[in-house]
Amino acid sequence: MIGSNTEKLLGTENHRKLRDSRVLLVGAGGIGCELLKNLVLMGFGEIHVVDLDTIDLSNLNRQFLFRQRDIKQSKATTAVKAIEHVSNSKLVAHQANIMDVDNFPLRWFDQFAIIFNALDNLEARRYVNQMTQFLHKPLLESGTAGFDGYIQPIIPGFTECFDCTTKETPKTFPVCTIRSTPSQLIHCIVWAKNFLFPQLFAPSGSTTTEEDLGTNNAEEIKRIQQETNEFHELQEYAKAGDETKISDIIEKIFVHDIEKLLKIEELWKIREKPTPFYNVVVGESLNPNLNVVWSIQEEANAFAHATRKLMRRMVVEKQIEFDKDDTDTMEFVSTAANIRAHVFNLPRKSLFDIKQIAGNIIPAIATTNAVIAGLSALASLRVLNLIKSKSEIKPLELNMAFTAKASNISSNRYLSNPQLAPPNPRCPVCSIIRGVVHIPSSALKTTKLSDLIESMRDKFLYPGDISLLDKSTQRLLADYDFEDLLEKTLAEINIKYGTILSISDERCDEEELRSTLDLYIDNGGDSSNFELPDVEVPLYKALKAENDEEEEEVEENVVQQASTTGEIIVDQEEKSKKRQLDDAWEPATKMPKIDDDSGVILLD
Ligand SMILES: Nc1ncnc2c1ncn2[C@@H]1O[C@H](COP(=O)(O)OP(=O)(O)OP(=O)(O)O)[C@@H](O)[C@H]1O
Ligand SMILES: [Zn+2]
Repeated sequence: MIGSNTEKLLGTENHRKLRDSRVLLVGAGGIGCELLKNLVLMGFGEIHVVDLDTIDLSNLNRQFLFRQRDIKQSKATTAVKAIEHVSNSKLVAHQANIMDVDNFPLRWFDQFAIIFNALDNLEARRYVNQMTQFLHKPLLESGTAGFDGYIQPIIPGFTECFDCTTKETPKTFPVCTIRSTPSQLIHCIVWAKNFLFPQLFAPSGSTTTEEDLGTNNAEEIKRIQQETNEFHELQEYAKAGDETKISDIIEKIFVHDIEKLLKIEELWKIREKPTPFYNVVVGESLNPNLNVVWSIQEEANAFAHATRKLMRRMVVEKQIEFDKDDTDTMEFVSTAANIRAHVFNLPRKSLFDIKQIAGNIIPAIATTNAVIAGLSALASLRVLNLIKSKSEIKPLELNMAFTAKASNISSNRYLSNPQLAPPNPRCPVCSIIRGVVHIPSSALKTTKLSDLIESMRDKFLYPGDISLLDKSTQRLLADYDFEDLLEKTLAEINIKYGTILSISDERCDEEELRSTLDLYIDNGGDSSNFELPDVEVPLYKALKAENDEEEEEVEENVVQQASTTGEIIVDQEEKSKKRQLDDAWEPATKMPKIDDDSGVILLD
């Protein structure tokens, strides 16, 4: 019987708590399928699964809850159906984006004892992290990439949050490197995938503004813009499916455009000059082996072949998106990149290798997902204090885990599991004081922005000089010289449920400033008005530094002082702010209860 072993391991009392707990799993992909199976086997009372996506053929090798017949079906629903018949847990599937506030307002998250992230992108991870910070809800963050993986329990207010450390974002290149002076094959691949392909086959594609170009060379800027304009003609050929123009396309992009580039002498003073791809005669022979580097003639043949097929499709489809698994688009991008690499005297690669790069493919390893999902499930028992005969575990006694390869800290250990660190006092997310504004929908239509600001001033003791930002859209709503919106109602300026407002003290010459406060706008409150949260917004010492060096020194002093006074000094956008940890601490209204002093999580 599922769960009966867990009872022996946890003891009757803890097992009952586990059975009474409702948990949320976000993502039913590689880690999510494994984790759902684990959570069901452990016997959590109720498990909600959220995933926005449908099942793809390529998921089947590692997402064991899915079968061929499930392709195109909802991941969340299918995962639940696949395991329902062996489950003692109540399972609820949601096919939706976790960031959709209409489906999942902040208070919806509050029903869960713990939230498991099994996601694959920074945006959604950051979003859930933020929601758990508002609610002081434990979060079990996890991720894998190839053989690497990690789990990180996050106990808001007590341990580092997801954003306490900076995360690597996808690499970008200056436009001029991509459009004029590639020096690596990757630049040619980006050009083929992000510029050439959309120019020809997705005509609503990008336009380039001067600021994005990454160059001041007027001649080069003019050439790049002219080149973009000339592509409109080629687009027309593509749209009309005019196959007789394929040699003109080759001539334009690999000969004429290169000749124009060569005329900008400035560019070639420190670089090797490209050689236009003259006298190309396209033939029929194609190399079927995708794992070898083709001859340049084979590349040209395959480029013409792929272009022909895409042109035929354009007549029907009108617009084609690049997809690494769409053979025609992949062959086009790979051959275009390799011919450009040949022109710029750069080493070429096989179509298979270029597919890995163009599709950002890091192979997903089922075993890594299983290890990480197992650790995530185990860690949740420690986070929720359900381990038998263990004294209560405080947040900073909990462990994270990551593969040594990911961390580079040890060459002969696969897994490291250090204890969690306290919140980073400079974290842009968890160092901010937060609260929830409850407002009935009728009041959104009648409350003026000035009313809300006035109430915030009264309640949180902000001065006259403040700025108010809509964090969800990065809009400035009000500050000392922007008052245009004050007389508008909240609905008129598009403040709605799920909007996060951020109010800051903007006084210049004060020694002490009021901390920044983030407010989540949520449904509720009495029938006619809004209710501001009962949070205390402390003052912090405004530190002025003459130069960076001095600022560093001042901050160091303050952080040291913090450890003796129990205050945390945070640096937000070059200002230092202080707060009492407990001021920001509001225990969740439902389970789990977290002991205010120790942060220990106690299930009822
Ligand atoms: N905002 C979101 N809301 C709900 N689910 C999300 C959101 N963002 C990502 N997901 C889901 O998280 C899961 C992550 O799983 P995984 O990393 O295995 O990705 P995958 O899309 O299944 O596989 P691959 O990307 O390797 O093809 C996916 O199923 C994805 O649909
Ligand atoms: Zn943080």
